[in-house]
Amino acid sequence: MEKLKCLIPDSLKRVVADSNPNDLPSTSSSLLDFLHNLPQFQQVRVLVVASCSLLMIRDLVDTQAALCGKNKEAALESKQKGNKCYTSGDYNAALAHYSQALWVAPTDAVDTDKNLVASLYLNRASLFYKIGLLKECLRECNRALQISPTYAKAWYRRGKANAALRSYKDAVNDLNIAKNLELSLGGKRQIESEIKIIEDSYEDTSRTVAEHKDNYLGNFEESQQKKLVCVSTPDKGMGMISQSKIPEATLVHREEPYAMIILKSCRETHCHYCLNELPADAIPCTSCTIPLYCSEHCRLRAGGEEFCSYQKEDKNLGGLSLNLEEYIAEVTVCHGSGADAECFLEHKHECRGVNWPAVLPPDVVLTGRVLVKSISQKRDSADLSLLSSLKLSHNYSQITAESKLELHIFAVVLLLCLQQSFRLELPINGDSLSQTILLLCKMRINCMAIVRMKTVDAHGLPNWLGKSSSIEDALTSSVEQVPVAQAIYSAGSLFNHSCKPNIHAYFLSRTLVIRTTEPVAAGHPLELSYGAQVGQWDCKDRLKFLEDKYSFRCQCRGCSEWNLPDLVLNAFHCVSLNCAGVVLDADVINCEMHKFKDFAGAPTTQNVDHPLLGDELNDVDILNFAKLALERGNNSLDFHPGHCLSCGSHCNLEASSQAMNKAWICIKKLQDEMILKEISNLTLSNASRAVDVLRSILHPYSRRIAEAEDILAQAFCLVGDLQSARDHCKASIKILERLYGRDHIVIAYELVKLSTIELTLDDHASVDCINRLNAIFLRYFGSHAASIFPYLEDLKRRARNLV
Ligand SMILES: C[S@@+](CC[C@H](N)C(=O)[O-])C[C@H]1O[C@@H](n2cnc3c(N)ncnc32)[C@H](O)[C@@H]1O
Repeated sequence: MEKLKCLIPDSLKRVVADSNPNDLPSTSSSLLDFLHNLPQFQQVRVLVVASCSLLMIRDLVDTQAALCGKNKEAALESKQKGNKCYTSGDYNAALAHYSQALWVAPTDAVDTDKNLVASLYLNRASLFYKIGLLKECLRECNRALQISPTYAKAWYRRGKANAALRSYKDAVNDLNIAKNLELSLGGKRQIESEIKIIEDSYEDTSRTVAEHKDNYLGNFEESQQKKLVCVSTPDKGMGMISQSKIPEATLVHREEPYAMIILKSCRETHCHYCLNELPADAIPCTSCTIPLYCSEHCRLRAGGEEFCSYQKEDKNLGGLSLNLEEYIAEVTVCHGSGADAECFLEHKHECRGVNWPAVLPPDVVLTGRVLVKSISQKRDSADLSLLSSLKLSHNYSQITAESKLELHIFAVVLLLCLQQSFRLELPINGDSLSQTILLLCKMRINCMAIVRMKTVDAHGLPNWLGKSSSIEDALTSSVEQVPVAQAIYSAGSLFNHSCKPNIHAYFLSRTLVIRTTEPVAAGHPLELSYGAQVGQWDCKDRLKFLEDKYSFRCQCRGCSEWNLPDLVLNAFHCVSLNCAGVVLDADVINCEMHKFKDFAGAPTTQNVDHPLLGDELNDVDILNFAKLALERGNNSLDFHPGHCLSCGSHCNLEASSQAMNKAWICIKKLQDEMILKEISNLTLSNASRAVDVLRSILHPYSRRIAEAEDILAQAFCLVGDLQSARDHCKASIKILERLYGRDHIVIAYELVKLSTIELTLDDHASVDCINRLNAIFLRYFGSHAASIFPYLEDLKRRARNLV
């Protein structure tokens, strides 16, 4: 990208920098004309730097080079390595090699007498059988048989797996087919004796032939009850409101993405369609080496091909009973299809071994998906606008000159890639480029990050090699939301942001689900958090985050009215003995003064969200003192940096900041040792003293103290001092409750840690703790709580045992 930018003359750069949405047809066609006149461009050899590598458009779209295509030699090499590891008992490495081989193996390749892909599935099946993963083994046999229905070894392995799974009837059927296909007399006899043992000794208990688990759709028994409408708002553009009064915890919206793309960091760990974590028997795309899927179902829905090669008249299967023939047809049929006519096959147009979908940034590839989908939908409609089905806003006029140039270049590159690798029926001219530039721009501000709960993976899913997560992990891992994909939702992307949201969005695989977190009056806006919340950062940090990431200045109630967390989160302690007043630095004061001037957001006791907890500090007093200080005059010392808002005492902020930074170094050192799992007593006691120092310098509701307490809690867990861990965890929660409110989801995540510690200590307080966190989870996730966070059920079971 940088090289290409350098080739563009300054005059053209200036035109692009000054452009607005109306000029785009002309600026983009000027860029196109310039590129057409570049000798490199005429040969379709435009230099593009993406992902730090120098590539040419030709390389991006060349199906002959097929940089992301299949490669039989590489597959055979990996297969051999896998066999070696298998023989030496290194099953982990063997699985990695077999999976790598499958990833690159051409689907139509023939390896002497057996299809290479089928044999690789069988190798993985044997490996899974060996390590006791019988269901995975069965699935792999089915895959091998769908490709090669006369594969005797696959029927044999399937029979063994079914016998181990106590599906004896199926096992006998499988082994009978294997016997029929087996060429050697000795082999036939051996299988016959195995069949006899099963027939004589066992009774059938289960059946697994047609197993297909639709594991991407969540549990949707709950019906969506409330009607929402999109309206125009005075300060935030379009936004969603409710037509009627809605109680808290109500499911108000659910939606499949218009288009979605997995993040680069998750390409090898999560299914490219449903976004669930990949199982040990993950399967690749049939035509390229980019996506991996958890099942055939997902592969087909994303645009992959089915293998179904069973023909009834297959000669090798002659002489079988009618029952067995039906059985073969049943086993080898593809159960995965679910791709109906309306389903857009989002990967299909990218899937020819070309590497632009892997190399270009995900938001550019996502824009390609949106374009192709819109064009395929437009074929049946008379609407001339390219993106009639997506009503999204953009912020082209507000973005930097640099970003404008980047969008121009990416638009040209994307259309060229689509045209050359997919034969897109779209002329590349000023009009199409201008729409693509705006679409890219819309993607950047309207995309939602699909997140998954990290601990779902740590605690909720079985670990395929049998390693269970340790108690240490359970005690110390935070419940984190990990972004896995970017998606655009036609209605979901219209919800505006609030730093004090009244709805909560989460994802079941790729489905967006939205639920109210407080009662909402009819006609009131429904707003979610784009990542910044009151209690998490103070107002200036939230404004900066939203401006940097989404290029808008937040107008929400959290940023226009005074609230307690914004005053105390980064505040210092008053120097006077027994005064619990708030001391602010210049940045916070400036931001709070702005609220007052711009929005008349003077503090009122109504702004105190959290009821008094009856301890030493009074939230209403803090706000009232701030209000009084403000009213006594903007220029008085009362509302000046370093002066206590309650008693006016002066604090040397510079000295306090230095002392705070020094204390924080000890906490950081502890964190470093925690990562290495080598915590020395000295570091731990220094960090404990550092927390005391922080308590003496910072306001008791300071977020820094909460963080330090949390780190200490984790460190004490790691060294096995659970009593101390519990005390620090409680101290951290106490502060967070004042910043977020007692029923916020952040508190539930902290209660997960506290209850795990309490359960380990056989402390009966854990029962109340778990009841509380269960209530919060139900409020935020309703009936989906257990599937989003399976560890919850584990905690509840352990609490029941304790009682
Ligand atoms: C995902 S869109 C939401 C729908 C948008 N309002 C529209 O008209 O299409 C995000 C954009 O909405 C506006 N917006 C959302 N929340 C806002 C807020 N709290 N304050 C100001 N503008 C906001 C900003 O322009 C932002 O770039």
